[in-house]
Amino acid sequence: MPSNPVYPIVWRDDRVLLIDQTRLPHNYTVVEIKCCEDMARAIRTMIVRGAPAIGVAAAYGMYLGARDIKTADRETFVTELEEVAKLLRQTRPTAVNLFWAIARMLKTAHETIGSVDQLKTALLVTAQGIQVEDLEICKAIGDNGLAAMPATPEKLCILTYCNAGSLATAGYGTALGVVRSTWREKRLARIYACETRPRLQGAKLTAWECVQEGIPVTLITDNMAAHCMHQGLIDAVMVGADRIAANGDTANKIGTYSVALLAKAHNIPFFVAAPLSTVDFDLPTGDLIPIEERHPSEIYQIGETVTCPTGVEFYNPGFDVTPAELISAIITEKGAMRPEELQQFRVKQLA
Ligand SMILES: CSC[C@H]1O[C@H](OP(=O)(O)O)[C@H](O)[C@@H]1O
Repeated sequence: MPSNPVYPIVWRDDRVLLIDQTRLPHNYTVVEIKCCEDMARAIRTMIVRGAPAIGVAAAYGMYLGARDIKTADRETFVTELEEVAKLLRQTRPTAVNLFWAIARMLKTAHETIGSVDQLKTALLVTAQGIQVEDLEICKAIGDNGLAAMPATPEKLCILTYCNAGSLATAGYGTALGVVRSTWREKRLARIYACETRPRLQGAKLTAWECVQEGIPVTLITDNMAAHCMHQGLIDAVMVGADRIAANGDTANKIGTYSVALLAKAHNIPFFVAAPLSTVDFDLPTGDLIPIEERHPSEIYQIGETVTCPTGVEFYNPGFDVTPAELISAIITEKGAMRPEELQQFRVKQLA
């Protein structure tokens, strides 16, 4: 079983160890990743998932691919590294962290002076740096989110959606990072975790993380969220993000938009927790965010059971976009801010 806290990605003895998230919560298994092809497969099949975690995994995937490039010629090396980048870019389209991490690794390759071996060393250092940075950013997001929580006399009940926890990051989590900081400061009563159909990351991953750490968690089906809000059970909603457009429109797991509309209707604060690296300043609005289409079997297959007759068609978008006007605040490592305040942090994106 895992150490506490949980780290989904570990660099050890010259290979990457990943918690296989497709087997949680009942089987805790670790897979070894020794080449970029295996890392690409791990991202595509969601052995590792969650925007920041995908970025860290892709960074290590770039290093593993670089390590296998045989040439000593620098120009040939960089050309072949671009092929590694292309393989990793094709894994999943929505989380901007994937593209940002790949771009950052390529920047290291272009800017490092020295032999091919020295480039390879610099690439490993960059990947490890991205991982360490993300963990520190998540802890800052957690504490900034705590500060942004409603100042109720009672302990808070927070509704979460999907999994934006340690498993989705280098550790600690973004939305669940806020939950952890609130729990640490004894400001949290419990979370209400939406199971998050169809992949059930809330039921399988968020609930698992909370049980591991003794954080009280009530699991609900997604269609119970409105009722819980109407019953006065929810003080705040906290979700993660896969890509935030320059105006604050936010792509997150399918169903997040619905929860945001419900929160608005019940006058409950709706927070997005994400690192600034998740903001894509090159996209002015959220309707331009690429939305991943996933296999229909996620809809019709539950365990061994097929839930519908043959002859139906399916639509399985993995994400939806919550308009900025439904978001109370975006909680970043630089603090909690209104969506329109993101512009002050506009940097030339690497992705
Ligand atoms: C900390 S961002 C987590 C974010 O990523 C998840 O998507 P997936 O599990 O498909 O990678 C989900 O949208 C989470 O909110």
